[in-house]
Amino acid sequence: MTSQIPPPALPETPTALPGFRLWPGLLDAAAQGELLAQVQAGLDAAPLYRPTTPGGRPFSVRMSNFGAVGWVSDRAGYRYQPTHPMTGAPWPAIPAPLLSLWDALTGWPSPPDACLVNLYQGEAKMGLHQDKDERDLTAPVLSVSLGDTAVFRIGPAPDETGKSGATSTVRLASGDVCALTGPARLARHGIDRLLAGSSRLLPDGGRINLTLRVAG
Ligand SMILES: O=C(O)CCC(=O)C(=O)O
Ligand SMILES: [Fe+2]
Repeated sequence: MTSQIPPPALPETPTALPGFRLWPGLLDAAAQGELLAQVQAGLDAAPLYRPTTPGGRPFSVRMSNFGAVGWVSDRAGYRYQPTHPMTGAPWPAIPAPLLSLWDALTGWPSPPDACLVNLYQGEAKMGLHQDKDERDLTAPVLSVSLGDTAVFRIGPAPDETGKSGATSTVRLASGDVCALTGPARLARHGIDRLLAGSSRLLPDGGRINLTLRVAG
């Protein structure tokens, strides 16, 4: 009989919001560098671009996607689509290390089919919102941070009366991973700002966030 060696514990940190899961420093420097190289190769094929809101305002964040479908926004609204809006080409494949992370951390029975890539530089931020353009809003959302630390704001999903609770902030540093699951799947969240110069991972500074979702 072989003895069962338990897998090494993942450094999950408890949070105040049930369903908001956080693994600070999950990716070490080598894993961050390897993932960044794969992300950069994908971005060569699917260049970052600046989308506009349905109201016509440009995002401060630049975006691209990997996977069967990608999240896009323009005058026609928010949606997932199989091609890059500027090049018309299919999105590149989701990097393998991200698929492994999804399996190890979420235990969700199907893989993500969408990976949004957000690049924050300078004053870029993202307003409070809910992720709700996916077909199955019970599938988790898994998010990986690379580069400068971000001030991530999060609060509970609005209740049945539409009232939303207080938000608080968490710093997301390079290599941190977090997830919106269960009761926090529809949590309101956004990025207040970056702590500029807090990481030297990205050659031009700033922060890349990779968000894995089951969209379709
Ligand atoms: O950059 C982040 O950490 C959050 C991004 C986000 O919430 C989104 O793209 O929906
Ligand atoms: Fe989001």
